[in-house]
Amino acid sequence: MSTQVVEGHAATARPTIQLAEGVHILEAAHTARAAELLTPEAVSLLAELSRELEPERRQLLEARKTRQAAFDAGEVPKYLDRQSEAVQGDWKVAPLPQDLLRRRVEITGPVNSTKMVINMLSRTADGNRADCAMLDFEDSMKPSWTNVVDGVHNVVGAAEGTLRHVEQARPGRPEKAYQLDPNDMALIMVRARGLHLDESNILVDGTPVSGGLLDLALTWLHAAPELIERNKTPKYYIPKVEHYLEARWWNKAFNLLEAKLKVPVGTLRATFLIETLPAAFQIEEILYELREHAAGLNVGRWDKIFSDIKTLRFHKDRVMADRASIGMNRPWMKHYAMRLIAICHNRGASALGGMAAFTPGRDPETRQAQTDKVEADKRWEYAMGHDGCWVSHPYFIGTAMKAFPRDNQLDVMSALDDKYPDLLPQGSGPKTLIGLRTNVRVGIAYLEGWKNDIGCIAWDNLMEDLATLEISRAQTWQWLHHEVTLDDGNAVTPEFVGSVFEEELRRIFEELGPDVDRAAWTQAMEAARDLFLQEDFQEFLSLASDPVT
Ligand SMILES: CC(=O)SCCNC(=O)CCNC(=O)[C@H](O)C(C)(C)COP(=O)(O)OP(=O)(O)OC[C@H]1O[C@@H](n2cnc3c(N)ncnc32)[C@H](O)[C@@H]1OP(=O)(O)O
Ligand SMILES: O=CC(=O)O
Ligand SMILES: [Mg+2]
Repeated sequence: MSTQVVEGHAATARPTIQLAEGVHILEAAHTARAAELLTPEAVSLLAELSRELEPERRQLLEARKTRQAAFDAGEVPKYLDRQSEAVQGDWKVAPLPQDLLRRRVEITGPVNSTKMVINMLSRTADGNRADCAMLDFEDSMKPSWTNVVDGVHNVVGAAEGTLRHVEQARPGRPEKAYQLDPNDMALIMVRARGLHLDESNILVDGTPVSGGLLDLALTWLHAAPELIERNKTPKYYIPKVEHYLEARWWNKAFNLLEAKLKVPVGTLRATFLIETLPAAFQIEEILYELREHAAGLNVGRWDKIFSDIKTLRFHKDRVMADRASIGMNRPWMKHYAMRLIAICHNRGASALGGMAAFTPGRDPETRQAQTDKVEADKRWEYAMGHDGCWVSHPYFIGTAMKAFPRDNQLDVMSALDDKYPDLLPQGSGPKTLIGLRTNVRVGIAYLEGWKNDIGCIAWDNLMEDLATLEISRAQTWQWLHHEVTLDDGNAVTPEFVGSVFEEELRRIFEELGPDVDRAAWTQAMEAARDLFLQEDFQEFLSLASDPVT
């Protein structure tokens, strides 16, 4: 054992264990389950990826800061060179393999939950099954080490078809056993963590490895050979890119992974989320960088709304209206979806729709109302030309399937007259006390889950995850910064927001009844209030040290 000073965490030297020359793991993270994954081959791949790619990752993250400083000073994101090879060249992505030609419905969920992974991959009681399951290390999962390690094990068990789980009996519900049917499973897709996240439990030459590279490396080594053996494409999702040079960086990582297993370039196929405002201006450039590995692009609407607010947070003329009022029908959102579809289909890639973030609710009336909303959303996506869509809950698979009657719509070109439409968010729309209350309630409830290691919750009949929480946080910050007066006349000041936090906590106590753990919810409220009232805007919640513990 040795001690290691982690760059950027220099104040605390923490005991580590050496895994290989220059590669250390924090002692507390060296659990038996982690050790099973950190084989000599895996450690050597992590070291190789890190040494090859980490300096450039740091530069790319610095470049984000430089661009943000320009946006803060009044610039706005713009389209790039309209004469570049990416835009004018006659190129296509590598032909899509057979098992990427039908992705009508993709269900998503946190990869660390064995039960949910099995449910995502399996047929529902009413006989529906998604085409694909996106096993998520990003928006729906808190990236604690335990969750990451459990997540990798679940991907391996899913690839092998051996994953099992027993849920203990609890009041009103008997014990329930879960297992996969290897002959009837959705296709596996893995969403790795974004470029911004370190995995600070593993250090290469004293620096934390990239969380995304760790997710890729471990799932690739431990699960991809099994998939390749069964003639299945190893499929990944990559979130939150902001620039085509970041796509180039991920593409280099894919090449290194393929070289490690000595498989041809293009064995791994990735779908990138276009879910930041800067990336929406570079869709074609991003796809061009990925053309050997691209499966498609996805309209990640929730992080996109977060990024719209965050990127232009200082722009007084673009202060965003209530989050509930920002749908795909707002001009800049519709343009971004249509542009993505047009580019993908022109270049031979799939164009995936996004998440209708509803949960089914508990009573029949709510279930019908929620189903109607999902159906309307999915029909809209199909009409726009999307090849498939996301659902957050198995209950909606059948509804979404019906909205996507064809295997794909790769032959459909979107009806976009102008190749360079206006993609800048507009500030018009309601700014209401109900909107502020929604943001505050989401903050409290989400942090209550977060402190219990949960990254996705059902709340007020909506699915709330890291992306939607960030919208609520960024919107509150923006309204505070610009001293917005709400439509009902209330001025958004720290004191006013603080009082809304207190009121909403009281309301939550009433709603949850006498058994509610008041201390835990009060702690969550305080953490959320402190987070929402921070003066300096923090780039991502997930970059902060845990705000609760
Ligand atoms: C912005 C974005 O990035 S979107 C993508 C990221 N977000 C997501 O992936 C959201 C995933 N969804 C979820 O996590 C869940 O649906 C939640 C947390 C919102 C709600 O979960 P619950 O409160 O457990 O819902 P509910 O009680 O209705 O679940 C009923 C059953 O469906 C299962 N279930 C619910 N959602 C999912 C899911 N997404 N995948 C698999 N199973 C699911 C539950 O595990 C439960 O199973 P069981 O009957 O065997 O016990
Ligand atoms: O990741 C998806 C999103 O909408 O954010
Ligand atoms: Mg997202």
